[in-house]
Amino acid sequence: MEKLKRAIPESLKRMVGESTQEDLARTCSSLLDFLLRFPPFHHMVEDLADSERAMCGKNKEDALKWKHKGNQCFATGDLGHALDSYSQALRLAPIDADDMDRNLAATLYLNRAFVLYKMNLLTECVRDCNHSLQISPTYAKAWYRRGMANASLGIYKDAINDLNVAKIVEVSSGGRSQIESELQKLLDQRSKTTCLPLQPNVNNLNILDEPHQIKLQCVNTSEKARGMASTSDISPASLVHTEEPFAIIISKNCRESHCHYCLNELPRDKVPCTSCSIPYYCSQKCQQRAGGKMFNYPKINSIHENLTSDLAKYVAEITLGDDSETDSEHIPEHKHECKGAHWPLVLPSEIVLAGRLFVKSIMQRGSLEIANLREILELSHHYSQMSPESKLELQIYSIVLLCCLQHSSGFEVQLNGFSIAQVVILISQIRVNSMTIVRIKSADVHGLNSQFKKVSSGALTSYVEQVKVGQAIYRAGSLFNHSCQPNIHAYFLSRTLCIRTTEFVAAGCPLELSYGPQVGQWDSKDRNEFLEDEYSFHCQCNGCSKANLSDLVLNAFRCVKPNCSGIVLDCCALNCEKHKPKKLTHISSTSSSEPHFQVENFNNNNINEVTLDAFLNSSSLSTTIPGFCLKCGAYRDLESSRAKVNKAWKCIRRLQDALVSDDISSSKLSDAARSLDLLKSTLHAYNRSIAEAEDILAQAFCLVGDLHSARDHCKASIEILEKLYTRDHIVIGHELVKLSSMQLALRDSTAIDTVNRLDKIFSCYYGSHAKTIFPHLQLLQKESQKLAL
Ligand SMILES: C[S@@+](CC[C@H](N)C(=O)[O-])C[C@H]1O[C@@H](n2cnc3c(N)ncnc32)[C@H](O)[C@@H]1O
Repeated sequence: MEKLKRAIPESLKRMVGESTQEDLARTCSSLLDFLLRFPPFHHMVEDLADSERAMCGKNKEDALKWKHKGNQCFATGDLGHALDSYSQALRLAPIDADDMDRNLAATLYLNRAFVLYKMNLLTECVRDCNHSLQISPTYAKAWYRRGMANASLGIYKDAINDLNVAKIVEVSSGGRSQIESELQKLLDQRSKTTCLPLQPNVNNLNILDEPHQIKLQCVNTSEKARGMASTSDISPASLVHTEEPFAIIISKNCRESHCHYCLNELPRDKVPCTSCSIPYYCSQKCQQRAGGKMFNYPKINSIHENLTSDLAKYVAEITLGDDSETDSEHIPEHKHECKGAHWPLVLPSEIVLAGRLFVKSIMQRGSLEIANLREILELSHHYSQMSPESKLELQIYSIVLLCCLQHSSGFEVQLNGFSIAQVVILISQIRVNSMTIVRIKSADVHGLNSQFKKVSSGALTSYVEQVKVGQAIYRAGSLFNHSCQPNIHAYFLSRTLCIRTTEFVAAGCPLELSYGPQVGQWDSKDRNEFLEDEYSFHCQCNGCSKANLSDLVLNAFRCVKPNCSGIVLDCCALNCEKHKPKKLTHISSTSSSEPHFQVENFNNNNINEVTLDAFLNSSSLSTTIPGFCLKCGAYRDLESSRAKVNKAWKCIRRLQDALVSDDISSSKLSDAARSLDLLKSTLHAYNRSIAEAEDILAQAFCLVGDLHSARDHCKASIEILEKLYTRDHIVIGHELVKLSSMQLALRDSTAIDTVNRLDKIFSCYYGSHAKTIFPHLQLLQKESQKLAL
């Protein structure tokens, strides 16, 4: 990419850098002309897209090497590596070529099934046997293994059926007599035991169990263009919107750990794509939804002749796979990518996502003619405002993507100025409209060690972390505007977007979510820099246009007078407030139909605690000088105060580093505790950095086993965050997870209230999905109930 960029003549670069949406087709056409005459460009495209050089196709030799490695690991009892090696072999094994290839894939599935059986992962073992049998329905060993796994699961009826089929398809008499004896044992066992049902597959659960009849409408606003608003009053925690993605892509860092279709964590019996070596799926259903039905099931007539009609039906159910979910409307999003070329692996995720959007838009229209994609998708973009470098990069990537699609998509893709301009607009739309799909990762009893380690008392603490697993375009979801003080919350169940209100929303009010930064987390300057960099807009939300307590105190110093609760702002913080278009004096005229009414009320009452109203009056603000208390006017020397804060933070960072390297000493702890006191004597009591320092100390005390001190620091941190956010904000919920686990470990009965409180917060943000999204909640509830007894 850098080489291509460097080779482009300055005049062309300038032309591309200055391009707007209107002249995009012309500039793209000029860039294409240049690149087509530049040999390294052709080399790059061939390398990425040529099926002759494909590096992500199936490769039998490599599959055999991994199989051999799997066998060796299995022989030495290293089941974990045996499992991984067989999975890698399956990823590379051709499946649909000739019988020998089929045999290899069927054997690999069976080998992996045996490892799973040894690991007591019986349901996974049965599923791998199913895969093996779908490829090779007369594979006696696979029927036998399936029977043994079903027997261990207590599903005797299936186990007996499996062994009966195994007996019929087994060719050796020795094998048959072994099956006979197992069958006899099973028949005896069945008479003594009742059957257990199979565990339901998580993907089959009806995840949207809540009705939501709330009607939303798309409204036009002067400052934010289109947006979503409610047509009636909506109570807190209401599910207001659910939607499947128009296009989706997994994050690069999750390719080995999460299903490339539903983005849930991969099970141990992950399923590879049948045509290329890139994706893994959690189930055959996800594989088929992503790649289409790419595998021709073998005919099984030969064994049917020897089976009773009931057994023949049983065999057909298992060996014909499950195609029921792939409806005709569904367009498999991975299909055009799996010709073995490695561009889907190498190009940035958003470019591959643009390829998916492009192919789907064309296929939905059923025409090869490239229409105006901006109009088809109806998504906003900010191409014209992008930097010249971004525009150049976008145009080059669009040309590369179209060249790759020409090789892979299976239909003729036009390559000209107009088609490239369409892709440029698509990528620009993705930048503004795509949502990051996250999963909550919470520590359970087994996962705790990585973050806080087991403390000497044997107690464990918990934490919550968000993992970015993918990026997607939701067409209606894209109409929700951003607010730094949002009133709705978005989360994901598999690929489904769910949006829920987090507070009461009056009829007609805009419903706005946070694209990232929120009031309480960053100051308005940092929030706006983020939004401009990532989404190319200057935020017009209430948090950024009106005074609020959080923005005032977040980075503030304390007043030098011991009894004054006023704030002292530096030049930067003061400028942020000066640039807010509506000052405190205007807030009193806020009508109740304005969004976030309650949040403002809450904050405004508290603003009086730290400043005089007069200071936020526009004329007083313009004359306010940094360093003076906004309540009593006392002066603080900001230069020496900053030096003190920096010194204190050096010490606290040393403790933070020691947390990572597990090298906490009592001197580092006491130095950090003294530094925290210094911060408290210099910074305002609600300054966010005190909360951060308290949290670091809480983690450190936890690690050394002093849970009493850990709990006190954790509480102190939460008290500050409650001032910066609201008391029932999800951020407070995450902190309460930590606090409650410390209280539980101390057998402190206040844990019951803490767990109740965090349950209330999670229920508001996730409704009935709270326990699915955050299973750790149940564990905390169980522990707190024990304490109540
Ligand atoms: C995902 S779209 C939302 C829908 C968009 N308003 C539309 O008309 O299509 C994001 C774009 O909406 C606008 N927008 C969203 N929230 C905004 C805010 N708080 N302030 C200003 N513009 C905003 C910006 O132009 C942003 O790039």
